[in-house]
Amino acid sequence: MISVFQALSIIDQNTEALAPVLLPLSKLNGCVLAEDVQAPISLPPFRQSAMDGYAFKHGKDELRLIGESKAGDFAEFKIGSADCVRIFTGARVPDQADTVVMQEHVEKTSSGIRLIKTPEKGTNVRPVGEQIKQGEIVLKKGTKINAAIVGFLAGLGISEVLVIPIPKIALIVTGNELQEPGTPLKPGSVYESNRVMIETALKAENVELILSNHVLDDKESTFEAIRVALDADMVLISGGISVGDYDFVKESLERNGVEEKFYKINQKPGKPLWYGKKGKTQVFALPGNPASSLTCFLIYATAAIRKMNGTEKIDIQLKKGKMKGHFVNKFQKALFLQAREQSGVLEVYPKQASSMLVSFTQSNAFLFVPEDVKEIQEEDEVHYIPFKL
Ligand SMILES: Nc1nc2c(c(=O)[nH]1)N[C@H]1C(S)=C(S)[C@@H](COP(=O)(O)OP(=O)(O)OC[C@H]3O[C@@H](n4cnc5c(N)ncnc54)[C@H](O)[C@@H]3O)O[C@H]1N2
Ligand code: MOO
Repeated sequence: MISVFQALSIIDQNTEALAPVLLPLSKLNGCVLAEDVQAPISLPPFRQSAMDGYAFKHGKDELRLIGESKAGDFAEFKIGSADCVRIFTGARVPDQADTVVMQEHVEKTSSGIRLIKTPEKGTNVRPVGEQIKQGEIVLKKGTKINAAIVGFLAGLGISEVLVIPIPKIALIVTGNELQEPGTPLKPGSVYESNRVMIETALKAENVELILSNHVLDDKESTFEAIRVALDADMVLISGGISVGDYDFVKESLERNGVEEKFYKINQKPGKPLWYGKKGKTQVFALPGNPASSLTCFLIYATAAIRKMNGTEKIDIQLKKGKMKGHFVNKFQKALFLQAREQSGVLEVYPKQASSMLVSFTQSNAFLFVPEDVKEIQEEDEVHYIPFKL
């Protein structure tokens, strides 16, 4: 059996950022820029008025009104030292004007206006390129695109950019015993929890869920569900990966030509994690026990997703904290214990079995116990991995 760190390293070696594609603005949210973006124009592209008011050549206070410039206009005026032009916010300031006075600071006269509060020269005129100059690098490769960035790109007149696309994920849960919540439980059945749990956890990641299915424990259904799912960038399967007579996932993956990269990690929960690849598609067959499924998802699958997104190298960030209480590792395995971290102090919850989610509901971190650590005493230094659910 391989160790946690060997497993992470194998996943790292087998994961690349997805190939860049040119996408329109409406499809960019969450994608990562695959190249630097240069401004094709300056912003603002022309001298712009910041206020509704009057544009004039700074000097005199008594001004004759000779025309109007509203947003979208581009007319030129011959502005004398005692002239002004009515102007509105966002409109082009005529070349000969150097200042805009807001309309609240003037009084009207029969021929134009009188300034009652004289602005300093240059006031309310946004110079060309005040925000961004043409040719400047405005966004760096690796930037994650959000609403503000989409708006900014649109403002620069850019309609499409080269990005690392969002990984497409397919999810399959297996098991005859699984029953959807909301109906009285049949004898021998359990309520299905992993599908909605992994779907929910996926929402915190930068992915698109393209398929989410439940299959029964039979060879052909499992084979067929996996065949269809392999169109995704990543396939997540829950359950059916152990050694029982009705665990068909491993053989169905092999029949589908998915190459095994590892099977089983010396850890608890989540020992029988299976990881493989077909072409560029990665497959994580997560153990069906709910806490095992979620642990393997949070530690391994999310690491691969983030690297596919082009943002992070795979590496678990172990933080240092202090133990509250006492713990004995009876298993000679690495343990991911569900714990509550507060100000660097880690409290481990008592119910840690892989079939149980009760402690997960209270947790915000895994206390990581290496396989060679047998006992942890109160106040001992420990390592933990925070998570957000
Ligand atoms: N002889 C051995 N038996 C088992 C071993 C082993 O090494 N030798 N490993 C154990 C470990 S560790 C784990 S973890 C489980 C993993 O089993 P599977 O991945 O095949 O999962 P299933 O058998 O399908 O289910 C296990 C358990 O979890 C419940 N389950 C499954 N899916 C869901 C779901 N979507 N929602 C709620 N609950 C689910 C299922 O009912 C079972 O109780 O194997 C051990 N066995
Ligand atoms: O590895 Mo299994 O997840 O302990 O029950």
